[in-house]
Amino acid sequence: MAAGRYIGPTWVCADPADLALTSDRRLLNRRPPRTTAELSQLKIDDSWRVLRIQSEFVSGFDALLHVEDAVTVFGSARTPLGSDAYELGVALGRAIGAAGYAVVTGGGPGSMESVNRGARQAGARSIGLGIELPFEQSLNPFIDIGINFRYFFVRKTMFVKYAQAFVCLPGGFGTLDELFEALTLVQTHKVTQFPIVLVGTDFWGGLVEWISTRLVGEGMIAATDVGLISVVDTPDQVVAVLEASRAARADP
Ligand SMILES: CC(C)=CCNc1ncnc2c1ncn2[C@@H]1O[C@H](COP(=O)(O)O)[C@@H](O)[C@H]1O
Repeated sequence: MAAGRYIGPTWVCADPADLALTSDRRLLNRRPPRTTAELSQLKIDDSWRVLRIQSEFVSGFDALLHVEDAVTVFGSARTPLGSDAYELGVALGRAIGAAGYAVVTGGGPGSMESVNRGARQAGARSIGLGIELPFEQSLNPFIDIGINFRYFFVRKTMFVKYAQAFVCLPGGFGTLDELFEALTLVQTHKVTQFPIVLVGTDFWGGLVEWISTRLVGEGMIAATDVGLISVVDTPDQVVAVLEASRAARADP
């Protein structure tokens, strides 16, 4: 990060021996207390944990306060530099940035980095919301506002709160998790006027087909829910979906 702002748990990088014990893992890997002393200690630890979670929300809200129109892009952390998929991410970040949006990613390597790189090339605000992981990793170098979160759920709130749309490049579990979180929020009207765009008909086609046949066929979702997803192939097509949604928001 050249001239950006960076906030986050600095101690993560301070002691490599601590890296395996991420905050999420400390929160979720519960071992029932066996003694009274352990129980007392757990009460204290969990109380402080609540305050750390609160402070992470406050830091995130403060850092992103001035972000207006923004689009969050998800995608694989493993996309190799120079691959077609990486170049697609660069072109996508550039196109979204050129259309006047700030671009938000998970701040990591692969497709996240490619999209931040493209946003930077377009002169758009390039934002990375990273996550503390059990191996050393820093935010990619194409970020103007960078936050490294301790807790996945706090970071997820920021992805949605500050974006007007989600775009998914091909990816693995992380990308699917983010996609289905967004779909559930839109389906349950927690967020409205919120396009969800999948880039790559070849990659996503099988999943969308399964959703349309199996989930609709078995009554797990309504047929209209399939319409929450747009599947496209090019950055221009992504921008067209974003612009249609922006126009609908301006003239509801
Ligand atoms: C090489 C490697 C595994 C690095 C992991 N480093 C990461 N840094 C930041 N966000 C991440 C990382 N891994 C997964 N994510 C989150 O999950 C998504 C990618 O996960 P996946 O590679 O599709 O499943 C991203 O959109 C991001 O929000």
